[in-house]
Amino acid sequence: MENGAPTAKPVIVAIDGPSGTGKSSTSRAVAAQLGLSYLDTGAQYRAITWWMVTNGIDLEDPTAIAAVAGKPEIISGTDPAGPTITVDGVDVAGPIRTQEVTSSVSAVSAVPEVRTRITELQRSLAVAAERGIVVEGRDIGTTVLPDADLKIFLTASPEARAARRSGELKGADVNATREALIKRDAADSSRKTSPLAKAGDAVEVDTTELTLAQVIECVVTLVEEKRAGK
Ligand SMILES: Nc1ncnc2c1ncn2[C@@H]1O[C@H](COP(=O)(O)OP(=O)(O)OP(=O)(O)O)[C@@H](O)[C@H]1O
Ligand SMILES: Nc1ccn([C@@H]2O[C@H](COP(=O)(O)O)[C@@H](O)[C@H]2O)c(=O)n1
Repeated sequence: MENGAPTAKPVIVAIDGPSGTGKSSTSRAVAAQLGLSYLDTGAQYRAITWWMVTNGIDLEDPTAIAAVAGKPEIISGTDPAGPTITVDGVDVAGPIRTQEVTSSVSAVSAVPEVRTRITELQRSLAVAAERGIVVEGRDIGTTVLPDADLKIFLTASPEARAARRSGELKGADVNATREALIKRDAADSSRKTSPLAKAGDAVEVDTTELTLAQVIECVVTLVEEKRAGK
């Protein structure tokens, strides 16, 4: 208690799901609306992948990746109004979205030493979030924050996800985008350490037929209900 007023307990929200289901857009908007911090964990895996690519590490050699997993300093800014990501002081928000990083990230994120390193960063950011945080990724509800107050698992058909992504990547072929999404999901779901999976106690939301605004509203309501103890 401060000045006699009860201090709200920080709320931890974990949002997981396959690529293109709307995790980032939803999480960022929910965090902004509720005054919480926001963490895009995919950006962290992309950042370490960018560093591996930039430093010429052989991405087909998990031992080589593991040996240098502790080297880059990755810093994530968690303000939903302007999330940031740097590697060794370099702003990599743009470079981590290139096709080269997207097609390499699953190989890097499958290496246990990489996951241990990034998971530690994620947990420390979650603990530091005074009002609470929305953390989105693939293994947040199952591994990173298994005691989260609320766990959401977003899904959508491959067709809807490919159409959304193709809309973003102007002129991209929808079928090729769909195949690339399916391939990345398969790699992320089948790795040994912390695969993409729905936590047993997660609420599944199929976003195929929902607008982004409807998904945001649904998640905000779930968080508010949780806070109210419903
Ligand atoms: N319900 C929705 N309806 C229509 N478009 C949506 C919906 N949700 C998200 N989008 C759009 O789909 C695209 C992908 O969304 P977003 O980046 O949030 O997905 P993601 O799950 O975080 O993907 P990834 O895991 O690949 O980073 C964005 O352009 C976003 O605006
Ligand atoms: N918790 C997580 C989050 C992401 N990954 C890996 O990063 C890739 C990129 O994620 P995006 O959300 O930015 O598309 C993803 O394909 C995973 O390989 C992860 O392993 N765990």
